[in-house]
Amino acid sequence: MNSIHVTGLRVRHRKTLALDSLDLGLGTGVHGLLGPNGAGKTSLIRVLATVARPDAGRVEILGEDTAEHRGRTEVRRRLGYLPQEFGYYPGFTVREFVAYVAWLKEVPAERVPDAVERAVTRVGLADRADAKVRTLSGGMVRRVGIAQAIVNDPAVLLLDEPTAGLDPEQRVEFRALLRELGTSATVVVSTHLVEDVAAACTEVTLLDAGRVAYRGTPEALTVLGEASDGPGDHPIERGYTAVLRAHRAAGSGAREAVR
Ligand SMILES: Nc1ncnc2c1ncn2[C@@H]1O[C@H](COP(=O)(O)OP(=O)(O)OP(=O)(O)O)[C@@H](O)[C@H]1O
Repeated sequence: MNSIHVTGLRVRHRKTLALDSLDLGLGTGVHGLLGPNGAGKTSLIRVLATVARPDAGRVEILGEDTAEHRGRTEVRRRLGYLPQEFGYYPGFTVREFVAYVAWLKEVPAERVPDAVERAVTRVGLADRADAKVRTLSGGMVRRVGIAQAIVNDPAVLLLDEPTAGLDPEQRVEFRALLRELGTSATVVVSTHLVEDVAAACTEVTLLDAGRVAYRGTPEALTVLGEASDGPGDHPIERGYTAVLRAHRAAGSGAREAVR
């Protein structure tokens, strides 16, 4: 059964239709969410994280209807979320901040120290656990963001551009962590880096102008790229541009202006 089940999802920001009648089912694994700037990736992740309400459609997560208060409360406890712009308390230490999020997620008090230790270690910050977040580099703060997202061992993990700001070595380690998390959880990762998708994702969903332009495995996208002479330095990049162009040529990429 899919942990995430979206039907007829519509999200509007003033005159822009950010998501247009979107249907999507996602199960265990790592799902890469790709698409150009403004495609609707953040809008989708925010709705899945229950921080934004859709204008229409149904969003079911872990069998709960997120339109209902009770459903949202239940889902939030079992969800991990790293927003694109993640707010933190600069005066907290890494350990304090991650523990605070564990408390928000209602992790039982006796389990919090171990859960925090494990999350911080998994993102490679064990030696900085007692440093104040304000003293960390941008990439390290991003890793604190990933630690807070996984501290409750979420069944659904939503990461909005988690690799932005990570150095190459950290990115490689993070992809390994993603693969491990995806063996038991439904992980959705938005990224602009097709290398992330090729290395860590079991499935790709490519959004364009609020619609699904492509769904398939990274391998299938690579095969499409190998057959394409479009722009891109790697086959999967060529696959990405080939799919986008085909979607736009089919006329389904035009975003409707709402009057
Ligand atoms: N708060 C807002 N007010 C008005 N328009 C918005 C707002 N948030 C998003 N939009 C518009 O909705 C559309 C989808 O934006 P969204 O941020 O979901 O895309 P994205 O795929 O995450 O883009 P990016 O790759 O740049 O992060 C865009 O046209 C954007 O300009």
